[in-house]
Amino acid sequence: MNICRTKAELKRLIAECRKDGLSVGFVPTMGFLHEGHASLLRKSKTENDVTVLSIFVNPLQFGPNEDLESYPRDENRDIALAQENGTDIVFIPSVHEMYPEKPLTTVIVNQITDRLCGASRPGHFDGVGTVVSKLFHLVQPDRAYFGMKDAQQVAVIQKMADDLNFPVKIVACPIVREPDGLALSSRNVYLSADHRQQAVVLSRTLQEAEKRLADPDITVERLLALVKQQIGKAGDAVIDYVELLYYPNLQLPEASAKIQTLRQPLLLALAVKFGATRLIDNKIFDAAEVNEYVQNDDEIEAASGNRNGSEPELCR
Ligand SMILES: Nc1ncnc2c1ncn2[C@@H]1O[C@H](COP(=O)(O)OP(=O)(O)OP(=O)(O)O)[C@@H](O)[C@H]1O
Ligand SMILES: CC(C)(CO)[C@@H](O)C(=O)[O-]
Ligand code: BAL
Repeated sequence: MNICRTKAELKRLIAECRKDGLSVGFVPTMGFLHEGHASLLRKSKTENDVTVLSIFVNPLQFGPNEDLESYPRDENRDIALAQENGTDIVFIPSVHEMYPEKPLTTVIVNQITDRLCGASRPGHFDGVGTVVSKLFHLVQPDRAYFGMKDAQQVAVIQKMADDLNFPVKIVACPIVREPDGLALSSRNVYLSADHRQQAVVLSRTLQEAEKRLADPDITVERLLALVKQQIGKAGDAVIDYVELLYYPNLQLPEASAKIQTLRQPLLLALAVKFGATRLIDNKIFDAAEVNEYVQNDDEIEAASGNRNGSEPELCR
């Protein structure tokens, strides 16, 4: 496994891969790796000759009062996990290497960033779009792997790639969870033992919400009220947002609409704070459609004309 810290070294390694006609899969992360990241690396390894991992805590996507300084870091452990999961190249740049000067260019994806984390974390997706653009230019991946835990991020990156003609296939991968359902996240490490237990309410509530959809009369506003009520039962949970939106365009359905009458897929997304720790989780409703992406890959690719302008590929 090659570990590189400079753009020049990364470019040299990528040029070698290209010269040899090797396909490149890319997994961008902020490090403090866990099994969710490992699942992306393994997926890339099955689909590409070479897998590149980046580890970079990107200051541009953090707000002034967010956890940039305290964001968990453990480079040695990350390198070991990368190696165990078949990574070929790890790119670990410094902030100065990525931003030698204050950038005057920002990649802004409008509209689908108006809600959810885009609203709660102003400027966050400008930072994500900008750094992912830079990384795509450096790595020139054939495929790039993102987790559906950050469902809005997947939609934003897919739209950016379509709008700016990045020649990359965006592969959206399923959320990896702890045995009790909590979505893996680097930030889980911040949770006290008590909050860790309470945080199970997120995945449980999403599961219960899915069951509620069996009721043909349940409306958007009723479902959201039930979800908020359920989360509120966890003593210290403070809701940032609970929203049901069309996916991936992230538009709002009518609050009074019966959910069974709505076009799908729909995204039920949550952001909840336990003390200072903000966690996100979500569920896509319309498993049938999600499975179709997986099972009829060739048909969908053919039908959507190499997928440009369409949904990200959703993988198992
Ligand atoms: N539980 C998970 N299952 C699948 N993918 C995940 C999971 N957690 C993170 N990822 C994906 O890994 C990539 C890198 O994410 P990141 O490094 O921010 O990790 P994270 O655990 O989401 O951290 P944070 O606590 O900051 O949200 C993203 O595409 C993200 O969606
Ligand atoms: C995609 C990403 C690595 C960009 O910094 C980050 O937003 C993340 O880890 O999801
Ligand atoms: N996975 C999202 C990165 C962030 O919270 O900034």
